Amino acid sequence: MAESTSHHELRIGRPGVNGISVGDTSMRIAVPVAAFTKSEIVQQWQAAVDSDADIIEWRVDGLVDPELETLGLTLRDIHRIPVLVTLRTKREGGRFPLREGSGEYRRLLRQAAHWADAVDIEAAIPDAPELIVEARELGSIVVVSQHVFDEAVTADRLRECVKEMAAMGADIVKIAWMVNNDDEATVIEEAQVWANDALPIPTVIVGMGEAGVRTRVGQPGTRNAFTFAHAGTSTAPGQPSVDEVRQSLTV
Ligand SMILES: O=C1C[C@@](O)(C(=O)O)C[C@@H](O)[C@@H]1O
Repeated sequence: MAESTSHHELRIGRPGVNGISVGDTSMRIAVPVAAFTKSEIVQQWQAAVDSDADIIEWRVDGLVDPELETLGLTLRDIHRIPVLVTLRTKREGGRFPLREGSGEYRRLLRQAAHWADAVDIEAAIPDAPELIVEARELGSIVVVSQHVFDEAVTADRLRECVKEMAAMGADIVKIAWMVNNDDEATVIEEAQVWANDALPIPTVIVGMGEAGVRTRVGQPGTRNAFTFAHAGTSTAPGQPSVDEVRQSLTV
């Protein structure tokens, strides 16, 4: 497999405060916090910090919103790790019940983009293009995401999806595709190598499920801009622990 050489460095967070770069040759680790009560959120955040996370992914689906901003700002100020806010919808494996036309997804994401270092916007949301522009104008990095659970992966289809998501104005493209065997995992890895060379932005292309674990660790040449790894609370099938990813990076 060809090694990827290109760099698409992008900064997340504020320099000297909580800023880091992604898309260079290192693979960053995003650790999800996906809890429902304030005390659990604080605990999971601390576990992510203790694991030496590069990015905290705060999964806010399933939470009531009024307190979000204050809590997120406080935890970011204390721990100084950049925060990616994700409102994962039910149809993409999360808990947010998207009601078409309600404007609720857009409202919550816009609110998050005021303070978060990065926000995740699902490519399949009808007003995703407008929301991407708004979130960037508010100063947030935009991760355009997609999860595919029930379609067999092919190289052509995967590349097409990644290109479409990049064309929506993403700062980073992230796609997670359910894979069932080694051949499908190879399609994912080859797409990551292709994207590292062919696209001008950082990308995260990973397989879900047990067969996808190898697409999430640090094999030379196929590295994602960042990978998702848990510090106790996994948010996707086949998501490795932070320790597993770190070990793979030292090999
Ligand atoms: O989009 C993603 C990727 C992910 O689903 C994974 O496959 O590890 C984990 C989610 O928390 C995150 O929002």
